[in-house]
Amino acid sequence: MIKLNDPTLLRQAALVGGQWIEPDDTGLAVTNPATGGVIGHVPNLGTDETRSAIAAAQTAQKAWTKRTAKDRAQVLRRWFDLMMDHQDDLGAILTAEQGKPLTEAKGEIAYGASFIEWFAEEARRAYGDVTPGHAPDKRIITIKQPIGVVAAITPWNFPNAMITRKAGPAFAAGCAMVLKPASQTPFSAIALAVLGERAGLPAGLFSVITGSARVIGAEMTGNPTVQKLTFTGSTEIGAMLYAQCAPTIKKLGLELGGNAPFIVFNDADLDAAVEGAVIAKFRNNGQTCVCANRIYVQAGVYDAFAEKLASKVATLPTGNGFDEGIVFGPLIDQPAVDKVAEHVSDATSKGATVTLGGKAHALGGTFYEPTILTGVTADMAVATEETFGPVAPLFKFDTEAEVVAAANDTEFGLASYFYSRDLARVWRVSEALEYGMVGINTGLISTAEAPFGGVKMSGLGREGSRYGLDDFMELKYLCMGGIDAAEEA
Ligand SMILES: NC(=O)C1=CN([C@@H]2O[C@H](COP(=O)(O)OP(=O)(O)OC[C@H]3O[C@@H](n4cnc5c(N)ncnc54)[C@H](O)[C@@H]3O)[C@@H](O)[C@H]2O)C=CC1
Ligand SMILES: O=C(O)[C@H](O)CS(=O)(=O)O
Repeated sequence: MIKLNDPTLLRQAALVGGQWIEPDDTGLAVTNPATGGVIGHVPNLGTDETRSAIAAAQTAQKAWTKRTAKDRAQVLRRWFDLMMDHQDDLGAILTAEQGKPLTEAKGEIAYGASFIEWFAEEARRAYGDVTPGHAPDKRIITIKQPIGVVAAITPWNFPNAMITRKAGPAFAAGCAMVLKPASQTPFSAIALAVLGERAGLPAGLFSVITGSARVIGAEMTGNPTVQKLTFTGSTEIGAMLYAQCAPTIKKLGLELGGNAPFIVFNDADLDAAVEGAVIAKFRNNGQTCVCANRIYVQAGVYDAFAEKLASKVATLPTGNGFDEGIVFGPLIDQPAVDKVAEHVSDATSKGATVTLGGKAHALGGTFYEPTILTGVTADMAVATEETFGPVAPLFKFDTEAEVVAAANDTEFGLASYFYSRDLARVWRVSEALEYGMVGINTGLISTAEAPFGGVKMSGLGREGSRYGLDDFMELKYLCMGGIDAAEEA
């Protein structure tokens, strides 16, 4: 059992149109990936409940959008305050169902809450325009209005932040949201809904539906009342949902897979590059879409970088996320372990060398040793497939042109990173990399203030930043005519 200061935050129920529904004997078990133990159960809901939540969202949204932006901002601010007041409990729930170390989980709660804080502020800045007209009797006005009912589908790797990164701008804009969280991590989403009610989110504005992803997703993508689908997850599922939304011409927000290059030039600060590589590669045990999936090191510093990286990672312990000082928790499930093992096996069979780790951890279960591979080449699976685990493959390169071409040789375009202290090179490489985001001399780029998102097969739209609100709003053009000169009395 998870030790919580406020046990009511671990609610074994889904929220459907303002009504809490508890699981019956068809309920779905939620397990702790570190121990395999059952944390609790959630109801196995489907089409009827999803349809009901969407109808309730439509009703709630009409009233919500009539409230002032300041009023909506104040509710969001209260939600942010409650999240931070309960950071320890929300972190404990997250570690229990996702596995990441408690310190990292609490960090995600603060990161997730920052999107609610940011969009509480942005809510009051959805400015329109008055444009100088094209005719004396005309006036051109542009206003912004909320899209309406939004459906959201989110992944297990950031069970709090991937929800608030959508809910924040949606509610700030005046929208309503029906959410299907990942089946592995529903309790973080439910805890957010519990606090949302306490903050003053009106009944029906925010629903959390648990159950069959395919069935719930089919209703979300097919129901014409849903005006936008926002999805974070794999490119494969994202593309399928995109197609399912086509018949009802929904707006789409897609945060999909990545294959981030991490480039270290000869002129880099090597210690800084090692620190950045540890964060960019191993945050969340490598289970993030912006993780460094390919590490390219210029020949002049390759051996020194490889040695420094291995020395640093070797000091970082693996274990249960609730234990003191743990840096690497378990992977989410056995298929995730199998994919990591397959990538290591494929690389070594083609000539790569394991300089650290390289096998399942002695702890068993879904624990895997943090792994560093050297002598990696472009024909290996790690070069083209997203590993989504603690494997750092080191490629050697000679020239800038060569590494930029290699870095761009992927269908993905989410995050990228490079270390250089040559100003001209920083500009050249930043402009040449075909990605939505570029980390320059840093391995950690994610923040509410910045536009998060990718190009190519990594998705559509941006989340966070001053641009994030527009993804949940529609522009309306008002053409005011007949404003002729007043007739003389
Ligand atoms: N760009 C980004 O911000 C992120 C991308 N990802 C990507 O997602 C993958 C790992 O995360 P997963 O959760 O395993 O991805 P996933 O795509 O399998 O699942 C994501 C969500 O989609 C749901 N889902 C699965 N099949 C569905 C269907 N047929 N209809 C409706 N919903 C369905 C799942 O239940 C979950 O809630 C990796 O490729 C990773 O790169 C993950 C997190 C963030
Ligand atoms: O789900 C993910 O991988 C997140 O988008 C990564 S981040 O926003 O925490 O960097």
